[in-house]
Amino acid sequence: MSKITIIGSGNIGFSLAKGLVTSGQFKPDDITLTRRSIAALKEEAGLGFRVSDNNPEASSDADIIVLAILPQQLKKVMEELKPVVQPTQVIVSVVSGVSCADVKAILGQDKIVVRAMPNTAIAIGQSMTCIASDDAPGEKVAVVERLFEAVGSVVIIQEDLMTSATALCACGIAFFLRAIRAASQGGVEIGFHAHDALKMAVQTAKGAADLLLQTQNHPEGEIDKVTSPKGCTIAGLNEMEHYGFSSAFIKGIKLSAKKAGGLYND
Ligand SMILES: NC(=O)C1=CN([C@@H]2O[C@H](COP(=O)(O)OP(=O)(O)OC[C@H]3O[C@@H](n4cnc5c(N)ncnc54)[C@H](OP(=O)(O)O)[C@@H]3O)[C@@H](O)[C@H]2O)C=CC1
Ligand SMILES: O=C(O)[C@@H]1CCC=N1
Repeated sequence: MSKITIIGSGNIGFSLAKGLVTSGQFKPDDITLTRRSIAALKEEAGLGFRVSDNNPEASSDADIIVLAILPQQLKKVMEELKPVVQPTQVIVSVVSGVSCADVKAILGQDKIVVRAMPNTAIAIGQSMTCIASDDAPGEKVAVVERLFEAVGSVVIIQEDLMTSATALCACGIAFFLRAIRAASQGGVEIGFHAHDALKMAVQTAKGAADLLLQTQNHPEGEIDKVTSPKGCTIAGLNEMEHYGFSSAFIKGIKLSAKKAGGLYND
């Protein structure tokens, strides 16, 4: 069993840790989580994870080091790690807008760096994770691929598409969550209590996603099956489009991708 150290046990770092344990791939004891203060790691320690406020010490014997701090916090952390990181260790960066070359520029050209862009559904093994490396595909990328396959789906992409993957998949989960929230609010307006409306919206969204996953059909093909002629679905859909539904989604994704690319030097 490998040892993994997650530098920055915040929203995505801790979600990854939880997902890896739930998958059975790691025991809490195999995972070290760091933050700047040990007191902030009380919940994690209570679950059996190793915790540390000392990044170099926590990383020295890890097989895999995951960088999960904010882009603006990364340079300082990499300077701390530089003296201890070895070419045998795999460095996985989930940090948005920071290239493998940026990481190697500080940690050293001989280091193995793989970028991964998961989303928070990783905590329940349902992430969509994109992976990229500037090295030729090899055993180390395969190690990272297997790591993330245990906690969701994986697509290997070219590194220059990583900021696009950030917007579509990592930010994307928030966009779909907001869409579900909006549907539930609509449900309340037409007569349901909030709790029931949310449950109905969530299961309807899950059904839509599963339909596409299981049939591999195009969304418009499935939409055509719902829109009875002169019916209420097409009336609602067209009203949403008149108010810019698809356009708003596309514009949001484009702006997120633009922003994701510039976070390192923000
Ligand atoms: N949230 C998401 O869904 C996703 C985020 N990402 C990327 O992951 C990274 C983290 O994002 P997110 O989890 O949202 O951010 P958070 O702020 O939730 O997590 C960052 C964590 O890093 C810790 N931290 C900060 N400085 C240090 C340090 N010097 N040493 C150790 N730990 C430190 C913080 O804790 P403390 O302040 O207590 O030290 C905090 O817990 C970002 O680069 C983001 O782009 C990628 C995909 C999805
Ligand atoms: O909002 C952010 O910047 C991070 C990156 C992707 C998801 N959360």
